[in-house]
Amino acid sequence: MTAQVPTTTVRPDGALAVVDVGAHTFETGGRLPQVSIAYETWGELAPDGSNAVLVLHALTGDTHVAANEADPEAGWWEGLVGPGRAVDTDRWFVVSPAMIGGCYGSTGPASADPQGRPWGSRFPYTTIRDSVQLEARLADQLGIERFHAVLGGSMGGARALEWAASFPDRVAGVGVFSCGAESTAEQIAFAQAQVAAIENDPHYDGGDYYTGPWPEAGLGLARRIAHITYRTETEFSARFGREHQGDEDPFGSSRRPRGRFQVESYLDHQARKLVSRFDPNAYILLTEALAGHDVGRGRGGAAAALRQVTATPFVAAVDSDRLYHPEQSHRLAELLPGAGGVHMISSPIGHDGFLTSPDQIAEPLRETLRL
Ligand SMILES: CC(=O)SCCNC(=O)CCNC(=O)[C@H](O)C(C)(C)COP(=O)(O)OP(=O)(O)OC[C@H]1O[C@@H](n2cnc3c(N)ncnc32)[C@H](O)[C@@H]1OP(=O)(O)O
Ligand SMILES: N[C@@H](CCO)C(=O)O
Repeated sequence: MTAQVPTTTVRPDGALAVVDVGAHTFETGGRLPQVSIAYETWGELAPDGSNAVLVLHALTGDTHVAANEADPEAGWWEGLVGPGRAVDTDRWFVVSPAMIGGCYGSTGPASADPQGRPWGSRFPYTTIRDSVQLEARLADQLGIERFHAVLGGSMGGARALEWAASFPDRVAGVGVFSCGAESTAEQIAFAQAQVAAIENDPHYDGGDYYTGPWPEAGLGLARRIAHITYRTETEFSARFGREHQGDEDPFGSSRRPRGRFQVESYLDHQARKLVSRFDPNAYILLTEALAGHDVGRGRGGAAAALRQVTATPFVAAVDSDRLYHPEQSHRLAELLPGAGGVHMISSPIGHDGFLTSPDQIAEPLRETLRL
């Protein structure tokens, strides 16, 4: 990736709609003169606007929750969203926006400033609350006064929870998967290590690398760190054990590079995959936004903030999640009025289970959507 100034690294099929939501002053004080929010939709909005469901993506996710006419490729929550699914697109009008600061169509650090230069290092520190404020403006433009439900997992769960706390009158139901009331010290620590991996890449250039080589090694390292936290020791042992990759032999030579274990090859692959689809600056911005997640900040703490939530809650977690521990979801459910417990996904793979096995909790979610 060299000498190229993309406004976005968005899917190339043109399936996205993009709206101008105006200028934005960020929570921490930065300002952009104009922000665009990209989104996809499924189903039809009822004339009274009462059937809208907002679905919010995780850290490296995009707007493509499910297949649609414009883009028939399967989406990241295909098991939950679609015709006849728990979030039935024959009934609900589903809206899925790309988060501000990312690289899937909404304004992000690779977007051009009014002079045509990428924002790069000048893109403001972004919070989950910034994301929610801008999504509310998108809702205004779509004629949606109140969402029947706002749902999301991981960073999407943080955004959903912020929606319920920031706009109680605009959210009837809230679904928070694999995310607690605030990011924990350990989650912040893992995030910092990932950010440091990118910032220490010699090509990072303070974030203004768009006309030269990109800090791909740093982004790849960040993804390796993250991906380990998204999975489990149990899965890695069962899937890879100490097997060698193909005919590579870790002990075959005293010289580097040495042959790899299978799990090393797997991580190299995960790193390459993300590098091919993500902007390192966007990775930093979204990672720091999630690390900063705290629904109780400025609201007297999590308990006080969550007491004010009026939306019907649906809290879900993965039993083997070692990053967003199920205990955090239990605590969230205790604090959210009416939650009545956690819907548990049973999976050996850890955090990513909310993406790979959401169908396990489809029925209770369908029920909750009946409110
Ligand atoms: C292109 C886009 O727009 S993606 C946008 C949407 N993305 C998101 O929402 C992000 C969330 N999604 C994810 O994080 C992931 O897709 C998940 C968690 C849902 C699933 O993870 P995956 O990486 O697809 O699954 P898994 O861990 O089984 O890995 C499979 C991959 O590892 C590769 N692999 C397996 N073993 C090895 C090995 N020993 N060496 C090298 N590669 C290996 C497989 O070939 C496969 O490659 P492929 O993805 O290129 O086909
Ligand atoms: N694998 C997911 C996990 C983050 O919650 C992602 O890349 O977005």
